Amino acid sequence: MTIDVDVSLRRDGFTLDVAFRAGAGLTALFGRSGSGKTTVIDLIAGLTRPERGRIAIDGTVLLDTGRGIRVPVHRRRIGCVFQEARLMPHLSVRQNLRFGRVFSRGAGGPDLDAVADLLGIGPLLERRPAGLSGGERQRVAIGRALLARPRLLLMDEPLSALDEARKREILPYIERLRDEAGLPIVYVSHSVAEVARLASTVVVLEAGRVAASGPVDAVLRRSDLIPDRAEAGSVLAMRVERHDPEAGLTRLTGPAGPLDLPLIDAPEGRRLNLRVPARDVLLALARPEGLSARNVLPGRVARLREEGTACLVEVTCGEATLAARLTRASARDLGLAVGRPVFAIVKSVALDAGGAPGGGRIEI
Ligand SMILES: Nc1ncnc2c1ncn2[C@@H]1O[C@H](COP(=O)(O)OP(=O)(O)OP(=O)(O)O)[C@@H](O)[C@H]1O
Repeated sequence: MTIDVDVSLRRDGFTLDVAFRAGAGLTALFGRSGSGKTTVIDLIAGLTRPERGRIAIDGTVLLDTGRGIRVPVHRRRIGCVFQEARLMPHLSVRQNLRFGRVFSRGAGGPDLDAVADLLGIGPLLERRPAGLSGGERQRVAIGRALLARPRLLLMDEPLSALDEARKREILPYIERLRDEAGLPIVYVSHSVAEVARLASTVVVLEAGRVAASGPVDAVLRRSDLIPDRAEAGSVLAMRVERHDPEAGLTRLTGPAGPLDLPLIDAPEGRRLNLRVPARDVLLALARPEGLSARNVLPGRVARLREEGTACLVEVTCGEATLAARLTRASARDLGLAVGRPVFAIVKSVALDAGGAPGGGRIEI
């Protein structure tokens, strides 16, 4: 499954010129406020007309201004989920879900019970939206979109109106959607945490242009692309190997090597994306001894980039790349150069609102 987007649009004081290709899984559109994320979503959905452009899903052309093709919104088979659930207040959850069906033509696709099961909303079916929590309402909105049998799901900051607890509640359902429903998702967010947890591919928008796009781990470690540099770091696809309650540790394995965390609440075998902030990775030339930090990964310097007084060092550890942010002076004192063997000491990781009690940053 591929979605090709190549569009241009001009407004007073804003020009959008964006081209990218999204594959299976979840593609995050990431960028500052006003960079054009929602405009891209509206263009794909067909809610906004570009001056010029071509949009195709798996070769099916939805828009091609050169050939005068513009498939109307209701024929695009694209599901949309917005910040607010936009449910119909006078209808029950079941009726709201059925409403999604109205737009799906012909038979096939998931049925209401399967969707309710996927999203954990079976017990809510006879309730009215006013009696639901924000997270429950959003799950119903996702269900309604799914029942329209979309070939693509667009989600525009679906969690931003929810508090942390509700976000934590809904994130696993979005993961299930991504992994089990096999539906490609284009997801707008300006939260590094959300993107790290959910995305396979990231497209970074800056002032109406694509500043970068690529696999989530390659994009999020580029601190020049992340508005809050402190959040830049590596994303490692890890697996829960085993829990050791006596030692109070959970061992994760992944492409950079094993990492031990204080016990987390996630079943063995579970895959999760672990974010390692670049500022919480130290480098040493020899394997450190007598150190309280437990997680030391051997690697080799792959790249050095100076950013003001800081130096961003990319280290190849096993199959992964780990980013470390040092001062330029430290990088110089260590004599760091491409190819030099080093040991990366990981001081903290972020599990991003899931798996860990309270989520977020964990000292390791
Ligand atoms: N209907 C409109 N008419 C004119 N200008 C608009 C309209 N909608 C958005 N814009 C402008 O287009 C630009 C891109 O807006 P857009 O909403 O796509 O950004 P965004 O990245 O989604 O921002 P945010 O993260 O704040 O939602 C902004 O400069 C905005 O002011």
